Amino acid sequence: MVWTSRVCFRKYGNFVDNIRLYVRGGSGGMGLPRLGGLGGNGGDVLVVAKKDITLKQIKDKHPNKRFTAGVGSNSCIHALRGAKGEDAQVFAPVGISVTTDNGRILGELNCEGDRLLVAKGGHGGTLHSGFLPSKGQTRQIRLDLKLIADLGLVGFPNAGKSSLLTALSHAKPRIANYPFTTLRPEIGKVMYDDHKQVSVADLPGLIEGAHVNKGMGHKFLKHVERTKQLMFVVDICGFQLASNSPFRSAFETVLLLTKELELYKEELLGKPAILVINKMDLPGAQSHLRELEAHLESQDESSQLSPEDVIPKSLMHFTHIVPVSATTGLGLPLLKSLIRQSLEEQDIIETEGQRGERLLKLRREIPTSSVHSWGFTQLT
Ligand SMILES: Nc1nc2c(ncn2[C@@H]2O[C@H](COP(=O)(O)OP(=O)(O)OP(=O)(O)O)[C@@H](O)[C@H]2O)c(=O)[nH]1
Ligand SMILES: [Mg+2]
Repeated sequence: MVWTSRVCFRKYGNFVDNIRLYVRGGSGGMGLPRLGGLGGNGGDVLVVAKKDITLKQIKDKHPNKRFTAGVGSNSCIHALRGAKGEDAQVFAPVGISVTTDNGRILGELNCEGDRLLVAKGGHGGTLHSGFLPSKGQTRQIRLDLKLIADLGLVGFPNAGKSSLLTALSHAKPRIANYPFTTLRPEIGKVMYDDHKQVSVADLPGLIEGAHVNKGMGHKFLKHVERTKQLMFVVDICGFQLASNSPFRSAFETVLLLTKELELYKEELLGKPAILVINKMDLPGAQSHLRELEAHLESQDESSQLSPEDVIPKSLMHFTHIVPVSATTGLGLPLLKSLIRQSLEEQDIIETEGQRGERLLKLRREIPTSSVHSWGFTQLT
């Protein structure tokens, strides 16, 4: 069943994964020259990582997006040392990077409770400053939610990405029989018997025309830029967003996903990818599978026979093609081991590549003349 509504699209478009804030540290308090009293320092502004917080909540709760810390108290006869101003805390989700407006990285918050000072309070008045206080630091900062996962799930809505993640890991994403159930990227961990973990990012469904901002557009695809590998998930029975939109077969959905990735960033097609063919428990799945396999074997020719609007410029080459059923568990143990194998193979290739590069660099750094003279010395 395909269900879609305006509400659904509105929610989908509302997902916030970066936000710009104005932060200002509090000013210091006045010193008391007569008695040598020290003004209190201004409060600081800190970003604190907290679970279950979203950037959208920050936006809704603080529509003007300004955070100002308290001013330090003036020194007075009763309290010669003025109290420090109150700190302002910005509670933000775990996994954000904080940058200044011009892109300088201030830090990252990767664990719950991590704190980052983003605007320092001014100094209270002291003898050195003629008992005059200074102002707090003022800046614009940007909080950017980043997901770093080994694998990114890419698929049309309703293909069963979240179901697959649930079946493979302990994650509990929302699953429902309508498109756009997943509205924001989420990470699950696939655990192996030897305690090895592989992180998988469940992403919102991608739809045809995402590059012209249909659905949620391409904005969440930045998360797959940071994953090591991709996992395409397709429904063996194909996909149709609404009754008035074209029906796409499983093979066409593979082409369309490739095309949307290509339109977002061509380099993404260079990432190793696994193709997961889901819902193999449905009636007629076996015959659809045979058809899909035949198309995949001759991707070049088959794609040329497909409707023109689904054909990408380049084709995706999958390291493994695995038919599964997230519901019955069919093919999942094999998929789990192939995921690991594929990541390990990539690690080996990358390590060898890095070693090769280092060797090449070393060779370039040793001038040829010194090699000759060394050779000469050896000979004499
Ligand atoms: N028969 C069958 N149904 C499945 C299978 N996997 C998922 N489903 C159903 O397909 C529907 C969509 O599943 P989801 O996991 O929410 O799909 P999704 O790809 O995460 O969807 P979005 O988050 O909207 O992109 C749900 O009703 C699931 O129960 C499967 O292997 N077989
Ligand atoms: Mg989902």
